[in-house]
Amino acid sequence: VSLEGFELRVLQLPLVSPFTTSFGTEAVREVIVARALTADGDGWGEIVTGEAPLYSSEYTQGAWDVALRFLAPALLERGRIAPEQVSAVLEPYKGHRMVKAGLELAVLDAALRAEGRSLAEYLGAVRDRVPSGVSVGIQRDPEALVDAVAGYLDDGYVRIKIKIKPGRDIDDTAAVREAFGGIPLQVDANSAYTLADVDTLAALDRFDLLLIEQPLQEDDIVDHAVLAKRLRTPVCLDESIVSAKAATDALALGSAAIINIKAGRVGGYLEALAIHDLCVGTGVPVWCGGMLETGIGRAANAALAALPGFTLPGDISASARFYTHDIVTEPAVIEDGHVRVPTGDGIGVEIDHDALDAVTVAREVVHR
Ligand SMILES: O=C(O)CCC(=O)N[C@@H](C(=O)O)c1ccccc1
Repeated sequence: VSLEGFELRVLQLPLVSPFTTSFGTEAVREVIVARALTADGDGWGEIVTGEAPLYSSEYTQGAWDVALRFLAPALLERGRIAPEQVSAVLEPYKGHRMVKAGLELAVLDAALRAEGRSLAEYLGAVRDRVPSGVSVGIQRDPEALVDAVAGYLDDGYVRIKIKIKPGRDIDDTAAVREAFGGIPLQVDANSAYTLADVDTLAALDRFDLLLIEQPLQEDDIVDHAVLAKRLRTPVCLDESIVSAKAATDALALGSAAIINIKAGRVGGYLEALAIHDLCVGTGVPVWCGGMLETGIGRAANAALAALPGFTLPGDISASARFYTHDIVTEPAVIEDGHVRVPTGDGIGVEIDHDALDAVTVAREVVHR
């Protein structure tokens, strides 16, 4: 595509209910939407940072700064660029993978819309709908957690993921198992434990979980390999897997038996595809993680989750799980436990410009 500019917007979307993880509680999702302005038409991407650097080192204000001052100008300087060249152009700038992912998706969306191709077809999707798992935040107490899980099971979610942290792990998991029997269940610690907690983590083995996600430090691979040998439950990594190289290292060391792939965390959907291909080659199951995306990222995640190696349900919930209003004209819905893979050109969803304006708290346009 021939790049003419980028429009960046900071959005603030109120959550339908506060979302508590081991690193804090969010009531409003602050996210950046990127629009690629090209001679061939617009493309849309999403920069999935949070307001504070609590999930990883990236955060919205930093993303805004690095996008406007370095990354967008680097791409605009190129002018004519293929989506597959974006990561190489941005490589000299270290880190900021969520920003790179959002800009790359905007360029990719513009190119695919211009070609009349869907992202699903471009990535190699083999399904037209994907099973929908849901991520449940830490609740007031185990009884409240059981109530929340009951609601999501009624909605039709085929897999439950509960957030855990020290002191809110065994009793919560036991309560869910006691209330709902053998439903597909996994836990996500978001790096809240250390190797000193191995006995607590091993006590989760009795619950027959699908996996335990990112129990240890967000940038660790070695300790997870030590821990994996002490647990029966498969260890899944999220935060630690920031690239295809990190995935290769983790698999080489035995740090992960399963990988949660998030395009934002690894720098884009093309890097996500590379990790998928690497895992398929070595027989490692992957699933698509979520970052409370708006309809833009949610549509792209559905396309990614439709690839053959995504054999476990992802965190691809209906838009209504988090938001009362989405910024696309057709928010993702759960139908018979699944979310449809968009078939339209590019990411296959259209922007609801009034809804977008209503939640926009900052806007900048950079031109060539
Ligand atoms: O379904 C979703 O989009 C949310 C899935 C989810 O739990 N995301 C978690 C995570 O650690 O994976 C999260 C990331 C960043 C911020 C908050 C929560």
